[in-house]
Amino acid sequence: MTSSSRLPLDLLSPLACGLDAAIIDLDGTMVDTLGDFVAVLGLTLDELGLPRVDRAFVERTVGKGSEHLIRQTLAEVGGDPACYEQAWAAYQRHYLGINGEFAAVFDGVAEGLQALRDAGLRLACLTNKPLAFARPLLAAKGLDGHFEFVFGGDSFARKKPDPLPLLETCRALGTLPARTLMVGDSRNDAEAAHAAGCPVALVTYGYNHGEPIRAVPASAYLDRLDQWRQG
Ligand SMILES: O=C(O)COP(=O)(O)O
Ligand SMILES: [Mg+2]
Repeated sequence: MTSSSRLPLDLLSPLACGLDAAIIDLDGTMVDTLGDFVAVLGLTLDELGLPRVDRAFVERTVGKGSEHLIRQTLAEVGGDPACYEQAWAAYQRHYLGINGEFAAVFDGVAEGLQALRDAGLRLACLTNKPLAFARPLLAAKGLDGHFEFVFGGDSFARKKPDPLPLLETCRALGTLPARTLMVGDSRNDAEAAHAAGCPVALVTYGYNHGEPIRAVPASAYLDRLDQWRQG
């Protein structure tokens, strides 16, 4: 990175030298989407005549893609696994209906993304969320302009924590994994990054399957995404 002097990256300074790009997770890292997930699952379960799940269940279950969330939700409420296709169709319809309505950008995200770009890093968004949900959400929250690429959980053959989506995102960016920082909120992001050979920074405010995030090995932990601006 040629312009790191413009960015007071105290926290990330060991990483900042030699970074060309950053890959940023969406749910729990940029946008607090828990309210959307709770609302959509509620509407889906109502339609199936099943009891609703609570917010704590959703918080510890999100992050591994919609298919996993729906299967775990059916199991949680004693729904027939054979209802999966019907649940998935209802979930998609409801998600596209409310996408972003019960979601908010975390404090410091827009500033943090701008700081990374000002430092000369190229940005891609990589989420396990289906691309058809991710793109409109980023646009609705005014974050889409920061990213050269946006990839979803259905963009590649496998999702995080598999390293494949990170390796493919590096390929799209034309950057080496060792010079591409993964910024995420969960063990999924960290495991994918470690396996791909990307350095990883984890935000401390997201969803990590009910586990403390600092127990997950990472190069840095950020209480806000613009923490590198504050030093
Ligand atoms: O599981 C999801 O749908 C979202 O996951 P993300 O944290 O990768 O954005
Ligand atoms: Mg996440």
